[in-house]
Amino acid sequence: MSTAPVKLQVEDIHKRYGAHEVLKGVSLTARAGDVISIIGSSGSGKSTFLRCINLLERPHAGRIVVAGEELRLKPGPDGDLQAADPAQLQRLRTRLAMVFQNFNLWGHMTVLQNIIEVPVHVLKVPREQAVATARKYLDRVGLKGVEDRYPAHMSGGQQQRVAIARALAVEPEVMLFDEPTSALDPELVIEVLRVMQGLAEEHRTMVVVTHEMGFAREVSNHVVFLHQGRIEEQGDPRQVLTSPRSERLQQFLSGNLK
Ligand SMILES: Nc1ncnc2c1ncn2[C@@H]1O[C@H](COP(=O)(O)OP(=O)(O)OP(=O)(O)O)[C@@H](O)[C@H]1O
Repeated sequence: MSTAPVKLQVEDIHKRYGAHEVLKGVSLTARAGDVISIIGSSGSGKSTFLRCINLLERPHAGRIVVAGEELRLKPGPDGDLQAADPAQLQRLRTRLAMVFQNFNLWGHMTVLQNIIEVPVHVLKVPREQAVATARKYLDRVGLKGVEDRYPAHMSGGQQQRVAIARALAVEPEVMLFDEPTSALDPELVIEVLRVMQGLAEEHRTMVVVTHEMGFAREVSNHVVFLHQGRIEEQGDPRQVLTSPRSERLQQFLSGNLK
């Protein structure tokens, strides 16, 4: 058992859309340096769970603690939880930088502006310093000299690497990845996975919703299999992915549960 500090603790998340309970009590603990892959068939609740962690979706029950600081929640008018203190939520979201399936870069901003926007305007980092950090992380993701380009003029793989640099630039406690390669043409997937593997080797703490079983097996140190809104099985990737205990995971891995 690792004794590294806990970076993220998510407890007993419940989420429903109308009468449909999509998450039925999902918990997860990420310690420093953990790379946790969340796998499961389409509709099992993976993305919803990830988005509940930073309140992009509002759960109706649960607890979220980021690097020892609990996100203060209160029931909203519709019964779902909302931030009791919007400023705290904004701050904690920067500790949980998210990389989205569709990159979510701001199209009207250059690459550099995309990366320095939050550091300068939210975190109040001096501009010069934010620019230097942006350049460092662009270099880190293998993109030098693209600062003045606009996202629309870049490939999907390059855009996703800019999105990763943008996430790194806030120096987050945990990086959340929501199917980061699903929108990419097959030949561009590998360049993004390589960057993510490098981040794992630097012992960054990452929670990754993914359909890439190779990544889950080779790069992560913990795999969570979600099925119909519950954790059906979890553990060491070598054990979970090569000798799954549950029948549903066996079916999923053999391609019968898409
Ligand atoms: N905004 C929404 N309104 C209503 N239902 C939703 C909404 N978002 C998601 N759902 C439903 O919640 C369930 C879980 O969806 P989610 O996107 O979390 O699954 P997933 O495991 O990430 O699937 P995939 O691998 O296809 O992305 C699905 O049944 C989906 O239809």
